[in-house]
Amino acid sequence: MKLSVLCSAAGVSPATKDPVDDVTVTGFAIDNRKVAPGTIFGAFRGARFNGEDFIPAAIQAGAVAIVAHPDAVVEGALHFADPEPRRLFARLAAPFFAPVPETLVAVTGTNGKTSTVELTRQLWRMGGHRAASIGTLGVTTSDETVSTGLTTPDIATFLANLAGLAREGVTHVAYEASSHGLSQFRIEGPQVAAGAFTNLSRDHLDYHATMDEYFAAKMRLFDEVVAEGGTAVVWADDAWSDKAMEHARLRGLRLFTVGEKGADIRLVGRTPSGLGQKLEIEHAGRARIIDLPLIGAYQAANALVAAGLVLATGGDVDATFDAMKRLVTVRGRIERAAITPAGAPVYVDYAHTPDALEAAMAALRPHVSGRLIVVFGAGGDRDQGKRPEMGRVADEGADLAIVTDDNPRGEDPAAIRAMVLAGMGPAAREVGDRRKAIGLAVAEAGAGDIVLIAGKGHEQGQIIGSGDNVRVLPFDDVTVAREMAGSLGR
Ligand SMILES: CC(=O)N[C@H]1[C@@H](OP(=O)(O)OP(=O)(O)OC[C@H]2O[C@@H](n3ccc(=O)[nH]c3=O)[C@H](O)[C@@H]2O)O[C@H](CO)[C@@H](O)[C@@H]1O[C@H](C)C(=O)N[C@@H](C)C(=O)N[C@H](CCC(=O)O)C(=O)O
Ligand SMILES: Nc1ncnc2c1ncn2[C@@H]1O[C@H](COP(=O)(O)OP(=O)(O)OP(=O)(O)O)[C@@H](O)[C@H]1O
Ligand SMILES: N[C@H](CCC[C@H](N)C(=O)O)C(=O)O
Ligand SMILES: [Mg+2]
Repeated sequence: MKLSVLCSAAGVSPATKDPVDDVTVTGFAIDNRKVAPGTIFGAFRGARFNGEDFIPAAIQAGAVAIVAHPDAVVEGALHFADPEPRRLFARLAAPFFAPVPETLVAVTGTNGKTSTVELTRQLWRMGGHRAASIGTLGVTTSDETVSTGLTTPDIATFLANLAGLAREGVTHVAYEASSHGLSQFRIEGPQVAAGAFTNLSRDHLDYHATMDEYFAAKMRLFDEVVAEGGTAVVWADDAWSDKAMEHARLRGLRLFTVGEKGADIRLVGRTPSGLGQKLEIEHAGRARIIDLPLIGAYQAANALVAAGLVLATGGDVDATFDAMKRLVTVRGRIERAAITPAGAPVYVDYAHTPDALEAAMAALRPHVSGRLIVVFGAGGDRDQGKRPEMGRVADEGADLAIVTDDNPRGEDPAAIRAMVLAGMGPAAREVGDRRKAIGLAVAEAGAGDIVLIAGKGHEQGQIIGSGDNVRVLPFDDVTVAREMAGSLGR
């Protein structure tokens, strides 16, 4: 694509007074090692590196233009300058990757993003659309899931994924907008029809200085990313919901609220049943009953927000609510992994924050007649303050809590466990080896008990070490739970 075409589509021009050769742009990269002749290179100041240091190498490799801070030194290529170069890069790259699927929605919040985008995808599919979701689980279509590594990959990968989905005929995409992704402008450019806010609670305070700053990062979704005239779907029952609605109102977005306090989908009642729950809701003045085949208040919340996104983007009301009874479990979210020889079900859940752990235990509690046994840990090189909080929540909510390792990364696993245990009473157990911890829980479980293995969900490995010394040891909670339950049965 010609640079002049890109520039006029994006409404930007390079910082040069000289006439510019109308070069052909062949691609976009934010890593100089991915630059090929004709690439536009985004040079960003990051946490570990200053991308500007790689400008000469990028030009050497054939970059025709550099998007960077006005102070950056660019010699031998055009300089697109902006104090927020990541934003400018997204704007410039978007027309290059067009067309993208016509209906895009994005979900933010501390917990529930992956679940909500995946449930939205399922509802769209049942509504007859070719739909996909992008997030922690990867890029998911009806045919397959392709992992990307990060929840919101870099902007060039994100836009390339969208363009690829459009080529496959996908028309509807729901994607996760993590606070990292939002604050690094990794997920924007195309028109986003609706955004959703699920909740806010403690996480990532290693990256964001305060909860207010963390919230502000998330609110870029309503402040800037959702298109003019788009819809904000807000879970209304969270402590931060009113503030989220305020952002949507200030921006002039159409507001669609969901929950017990919701005005558009009002949750009137919720009754757990054997393998799911009965939801009583009100929408547009009409009462409805939904038999949701997923357990727990948190899954009801995510499913209703997903329905809100589908309705906000033109979904048929009766068909959408009807489809909710055919939703299937999201991988690693209250996923039933095994039944122990004593008859106790073992669930795997991705809870890795205090609030999520509380929600996951609350989901299972109505189904427990004996003890709730919880195995969990906290990740290394991540927010340390959440560790004792997670310990406290598990101590209060579980009948037996076993603290184990969950991706120690560059930290000493014993030190991480000690920080978790600092929030717990003397009854807490500590078994560092995750396989042994799961084995202990499975062996302890009697009839009427339930085992919850929290923290890793769908993850396929235990991350040990960091930098050049990082190793990922294959580990899947679901598989290990089955092996442990099976070995006891023999
Ligand atoms: C803290 C964080 O989010 N870091 C991400 C971010 O790094 P950064 O911008 O600070 O980049 P940097 O590594 O300092 O490098 C600066 C620039 O130099 C470039 N570079 C660097 C080296 C080189 O040789 N050549 C080169 O061009 C880099 O591409 C980058 O543009 O951009 C990088 C490139 O896309 C990511 O790899 C990196 O993810 C790291 C690995 C990471 O662990 N991120 C996690 C925390 C994350 O983003 N998680 C969220 C989920 C959170 C949640 O909701 O729970 C996610 O969305 O996945
Ligand atoms: N609406 C919710 N309210 C409270 N807890 C939730 C909610 N949704 C999910 N959770 C908890 O959070 C865990 C992670 O859920 P999910 O993967 O959907 O969230 P996420 O926002 O994508 O997380 P991440 O930021 O790690 O990508 C679940 O396994 C569950 O324990
Ligand atoms: N997106 C989350 C995933 C955490 C998963 C948990 N298993 C851990 O490693 O802490 C993060 O990067 O903080
Ligand atoms: Mg996620």
